[in-house]
Amino acid sequence: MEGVDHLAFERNKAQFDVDEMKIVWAGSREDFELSDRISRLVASDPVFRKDDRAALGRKELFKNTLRKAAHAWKRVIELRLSEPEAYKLRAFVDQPAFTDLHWGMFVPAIQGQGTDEQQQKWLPLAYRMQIIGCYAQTELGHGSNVQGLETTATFDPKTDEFVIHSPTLTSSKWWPGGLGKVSTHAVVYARLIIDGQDYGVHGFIVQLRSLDDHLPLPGITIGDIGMKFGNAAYNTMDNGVLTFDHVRIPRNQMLMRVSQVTREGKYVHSNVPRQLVYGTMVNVRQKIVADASVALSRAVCIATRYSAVRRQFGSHNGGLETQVIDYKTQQSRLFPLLASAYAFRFVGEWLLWLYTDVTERLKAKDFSTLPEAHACTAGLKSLTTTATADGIEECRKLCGGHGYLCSSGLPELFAVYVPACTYEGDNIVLLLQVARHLMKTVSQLSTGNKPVGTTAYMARLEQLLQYHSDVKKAEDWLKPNVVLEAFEARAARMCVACAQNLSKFSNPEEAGFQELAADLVEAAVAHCQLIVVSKFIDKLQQDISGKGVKHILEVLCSVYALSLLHKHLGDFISTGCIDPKQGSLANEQLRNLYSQVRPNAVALVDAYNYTDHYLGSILGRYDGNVYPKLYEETWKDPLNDSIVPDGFKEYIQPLLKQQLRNARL
Ligand SMILES: Cc1cc2nc3c(=O)[nH]c(=O)nc-3n(C[C@H](O)[C@H](O)[C@H](O)COP(=O)(O)OP(=O)(O)OC[C@H]3O[C@@H](n4cnc5c(N)ncnc54)[C@H](O)[C@@H]3O)c2cc1C
Repeated sequence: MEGVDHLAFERNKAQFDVDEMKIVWAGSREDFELSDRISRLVASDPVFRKDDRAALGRKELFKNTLRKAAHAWKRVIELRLSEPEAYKLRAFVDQPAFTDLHWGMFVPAIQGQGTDEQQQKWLPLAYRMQIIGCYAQTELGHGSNVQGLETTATFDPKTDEFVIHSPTLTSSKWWPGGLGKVSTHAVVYARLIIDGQDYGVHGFIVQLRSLDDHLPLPGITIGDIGMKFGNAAYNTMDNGVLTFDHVRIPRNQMLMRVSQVTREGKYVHSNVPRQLVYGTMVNVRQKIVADASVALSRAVCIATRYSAVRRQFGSHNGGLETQVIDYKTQQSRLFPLLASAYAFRFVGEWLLWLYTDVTERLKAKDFSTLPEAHACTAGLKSLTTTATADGIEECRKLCGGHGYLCSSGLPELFAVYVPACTYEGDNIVLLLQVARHLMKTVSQLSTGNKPVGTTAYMARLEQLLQYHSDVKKAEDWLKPNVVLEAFEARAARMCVACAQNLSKFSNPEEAGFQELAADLVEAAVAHCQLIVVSKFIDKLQQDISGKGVKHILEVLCSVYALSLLHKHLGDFISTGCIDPKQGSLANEQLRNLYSQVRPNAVALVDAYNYTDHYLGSILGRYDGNVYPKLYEETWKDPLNDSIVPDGFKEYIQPLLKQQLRNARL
């Protein structure tokens, strides 16, 4: 953050204490200090340089990833970093790598599904990275439908082993990150077959490569699935293909916390409930939601700073042109995204609490809140990743032509981020799961079943079906209760309408659900938006210190809620929750709120406390010194290594020198 501050005049406009907002964004003072220290450590280390990524070929890119991952591990050991510090270090290195899957999926799968003995055997090796693992679930022909997986694990009682086999082409494992070139082990999901009987899909720890020469073990065929969307982006990762030809593993390598296969080949359920695995899922999805707020805030930070630097039109008598951030259209596209980044941050914080709550309840054998927690994390994963992927692309457009340059950081951020809409559950498939849960909740209301957690508002269904907003003037939309009730009534009514339509089918569970799937997804979205709005409002009930901090967060909360209301006005009006006049008043209030955000915009993105290294964007530089740096950077492109390009003699010169007989051709 050196040099002249070209954005100083923007920073001087801020009406709140930015340092205090940094603490709110980080979650606590300790979290802020940890992030700040580790991000600077990474930024100052030349091995973690990333500005050269766009010009690297696949092989160099991949080798560079290996180099960075090895160096990161070395730093973790040398500096004796704690687990949270090591996690932050990997995050700030900001390059998708096999380590993401090792720490993010392989280790949690063993922690969640392994017995105590299995954990004692495998986890120390994984923690020391003496084995490197990945998560091999998806197959060439099967992804969302996990129950349709074809890989088999057949128990052989003679040798006390499982035989892992890929019976068809479509059963080839396909996609697992870290599998293609690095992992030595995998948690492989396969159908358990005992004595000809199929017991469904289970997880198995399988060694894939020799720990000495890294060659695949006998019976294993393995490779990388090839280039993915975006050049540098996710191509640092070795997503892989894997087939098994009757590969044998000891019986004790089936993950047996929930169900076991005995020496005699008997399939038994342990007394540990199946729902335990949900706990891991809540944890993984909580991280995805937290990551969504990070990715969106990076894009918003770039677009906001650049919008304050960029000027177009409006110059009179040779004076300065207008900053594009002052255009109302720019504000109406950018500020809802700025507000969303904060909203997702707070809902992510709440999910962390939910995970702790779920874990405590599981220990006490209380499973009552699990289905709701499971549905709500699925929905929030879907909602936040979809909005973030769309939001990054919007930020690219907000930066005009320069946003399309790799040096803006936005194309790579987009390409790296978009698969989040697909992995860990396709976003539409997840919303359909949420919808099923909502339909069940509605149908059980008549039987006296009390809805819990984020569906608790359904208990007031009668009242919500009677509701009509009493907004009379634009400022009424600033009252949290007014907003909350409108969102609750809209979600409840959309759910009830779906439930009523489903009941017209002779087979509502199947045929009805298929036919009404699009409406059900919309009802699920309405429910998930309500959760985010309500958690933002809850956050504002807490003590928040620092001059003006709480007030500007209240402004952002209203921007988030009212911009959604404006976007989905059709839902709110057609369900009779508000009338068109009240819709117009919400829009009027929104315009007013944008004017309040405007002087604080740059300070609000400064509060993310991102280093220029992490942001990786010339347009989003802290000092706003965009044009000289863009000009300087452009000469570093490999095409500019020579003044006359390679190929001139073969392909350009002959064209220029051609002697055509027919001059008119
Ligand atoms: C970058 C990346 C990394 C990945 N990493 C891993 C990994 O480490 N390990 C691993 O095992 N897998 C991994 N995957 C795979 C990922 O988990 C799957 O791609 C994901 O679960 C989606 O499944 P699918 O590809 O089968 O999509 P499909 O289910 O085939 O989806 C195709 C379309 O069908 C729609 N659709 C599917 N079912 C329904 C339904 N019931 N109703 C309505 N619409 C439906 C979807 O909405 C989508 O539009 C990764 C994928 C990507 C892109």
